[in-house]
Amino acid sequence: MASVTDIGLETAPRTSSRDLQRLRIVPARHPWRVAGTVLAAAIILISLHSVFTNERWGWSVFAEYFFSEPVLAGLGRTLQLTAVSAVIGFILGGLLAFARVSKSPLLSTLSWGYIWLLRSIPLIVLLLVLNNLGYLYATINLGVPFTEIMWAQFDTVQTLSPFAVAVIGLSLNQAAFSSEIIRGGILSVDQGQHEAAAALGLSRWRQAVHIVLPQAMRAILPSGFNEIIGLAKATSIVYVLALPELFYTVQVIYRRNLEVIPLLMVATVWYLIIMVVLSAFQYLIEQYYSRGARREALPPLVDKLFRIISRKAPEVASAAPVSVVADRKPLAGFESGRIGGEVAIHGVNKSFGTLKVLDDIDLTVGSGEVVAIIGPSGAGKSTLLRTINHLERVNTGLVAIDSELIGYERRGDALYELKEPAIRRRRAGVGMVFQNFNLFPHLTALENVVEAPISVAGVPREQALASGRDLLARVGLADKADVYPRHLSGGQQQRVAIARALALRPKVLLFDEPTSALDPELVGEVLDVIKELAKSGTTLVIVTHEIGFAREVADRIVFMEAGRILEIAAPERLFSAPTHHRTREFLAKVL
Ligand SMILES: Nc1ncnc2c1ncn2[C@@H]1O[C@H](COP(=O)(O)OP(=O)(O)OP(=O)(O)O)[C@@H](O)[C@H]1O
Repeated sequence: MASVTDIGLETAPRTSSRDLQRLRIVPARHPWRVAGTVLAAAIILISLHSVFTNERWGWSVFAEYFFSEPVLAGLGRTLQLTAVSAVIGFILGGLLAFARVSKSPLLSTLSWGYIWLLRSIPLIVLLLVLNNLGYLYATINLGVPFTEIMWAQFDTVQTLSPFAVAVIGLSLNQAAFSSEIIRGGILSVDQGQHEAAAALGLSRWRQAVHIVLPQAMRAILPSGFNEIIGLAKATSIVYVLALPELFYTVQVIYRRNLEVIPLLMVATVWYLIIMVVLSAFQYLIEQYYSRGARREALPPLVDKLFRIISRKAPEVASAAPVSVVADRKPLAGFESGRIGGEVAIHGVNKSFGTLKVLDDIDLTVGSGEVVAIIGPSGAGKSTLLRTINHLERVNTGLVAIDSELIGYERRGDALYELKEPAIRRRRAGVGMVFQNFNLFPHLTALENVVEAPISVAGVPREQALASGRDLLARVGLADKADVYPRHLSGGQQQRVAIARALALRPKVLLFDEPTSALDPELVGEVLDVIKELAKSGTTLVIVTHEIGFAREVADRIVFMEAGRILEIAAPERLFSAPTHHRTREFLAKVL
C-alpha cells in the first residue's frame, strides 16, 4: 500500500507548545474595509467643508434665530404636542390593543373598526374636520342622550382651541397605529406565560400589566419609538390649524425675511436634537426591558442605574455548583400550611374539535396521595392534568378539590360556570409546575416566587420576600434569589418553578412532565425535590415519562391511552403484574 509520502503528501511538521507560545499573531487584513472607511471619511469632510464655507447656508442668520424667542416658543409647542399626543395615543392604543385581543367579539370588532377607520383617514383631513366641528355641532352637551337631562353645555368653537384640536387629532391618529404595535407585542409573548400567570391565580389586570406588557415591551419599543419620532415630525402638519409650532414658526419668519435655507436649518437642527434625546431614552428604556431576556449582562453603569431605581441586589456573578442541592434546607420542614386536598374527577369528557381527548374519566386522588400518570404520547395525560385547575375546560363531567368544584358552582340541579375571579380564588389551592418551567423572564427568581403571594394572597411584601428566600433555600437556590431565569440552568429554573408553585402553600400540586425539558444530568436534582415534597403531605399529581421515578415516588400509577384510563394500581402491582394488555405492551417498550 502507498504511504502518504509516496503519493506526494507530507504531514505538517510538528510544533512544540513552547514554539507555539513564541509565534506572533498577525491579524487578518481587510484592504476593502480600510478603503471604504477612508472614502466615507473623505466624503464627510468634503460635505462639512462645503456646508461651513459656503456663505449661502447663512450660518450667521442661523445663529441669530436658533435661540430666538419665537423659535423657542414654537419648539416648546412641538415638544408639548409630541409628548401629550404620544402619551394619550399610547394609552388609548394600549386599551384598543387589549380590546382587540379580548374574547368579547363586540370589543374586538369595535377596536378593529376604529383602527381601520383612523388608519384610512388622512391625518390632515382628521385635523380639518375636528377644526370645523363647530360647524357640524355648535355645542357639546353633557347629559343623558335622548332625554331632557343635561348637566353642562360648551360652545364647540371656544372649547376646541387649535391646540386642543391638534392634540385630539394627533392622539386619535396615533392610537390607531400604536394599538397595532402593542398588539404585535402582546402576541409575541409566549402562551406559556399567560398559562403560568393564570395557574398562579393572578388577576387579568395584574397579568396584563405585570407579566405580559413588560415582556411585550421588547417588541413594542423599537416600532413604538419610530412612531414617536414620526409623531415629533408629523406635528408640523398642524400648520393647517395655524398653530405656531416649530415648523410653522420658521415658515412665518422666512416668509418675512426671505432667509429660507438658514431658517429651515434652524428647524432641522432642533429636530435632530429632539431625535438624539429620544434615541437616548429609547436606548435606556430598551435596556431596562431587556433585563433578564439577554444572556449577556447589561453594561455595568446601566445595570447599576436600574438596580438603584428598582432597589434590587446585584446578580451573583459566579455559577453555583449543582452540589448546592446537597446543602439545602430540607423541604420536609416546610410546613405546607394546608394539608393535602382530595382531587375528585367524575365522568370527564373533553374534545378538541372532533378529536376526543378525554373519554369518561373517573379518578379520585386522596389527600396527601402521590399519583403518577403514565401512558403513550397523545394519551391525554397533560389535558387531564390541566382540567384539574381548570386551565382546560371540560365538555362534560366534574372536577372537585375537597368537594369544591373548580370551575362551577352547584345550585340545585344546575351547575353555574364561575367568573374568572372566583375561579382564580379556587385555583390558588392548586399549584402547577410546567414542562417548560414558564418562569417570568423579566422577574428575578425571588420575584417569580413572591409574585402570587403578594398579588393574589395579599401577603405584605417584606414577609413574602422572607418566605420566598426561605423557599428558594429549600430548593437549593438561596444564592440565586436575585438572578434572572435566563441566567440559570434548566434544573435550577425548574426548582424555581417548584418554589413558585409552593409559595401559595397549595393543597394539591400538579406536575406536567417536570423533567422532560431537562438534560439527563439535571433530571436528578429536580426529582430529588419532588421526592421530598411527596413526603410533606401535599397531594401530588405527576404526569411523567420517568417510569423509574414514578415507580419510586408514587402511591398509585394511572395508565392512560387514547383518552381513557386503562389501569390504576400501586406501582409494585402495576409493574410486576399489569392486568391490561396495553399496559403490558407499553411497559415492555419503556422499561
Ligand atoms: N389545544 C389543543 N387543540 C387541539 N388538540 C389538542 C390541544 N391540546 C392537545 N391536543 C391534542 O390532544 C391529544 C392529547 O394531548 P395531551 O397533551 O393531553 O397528550 P399527552 O398524553 O400529555 O401527550 P405527551 O406525553 O406527548 O405530552 C393529542 O392528540 C393532542 O394533539
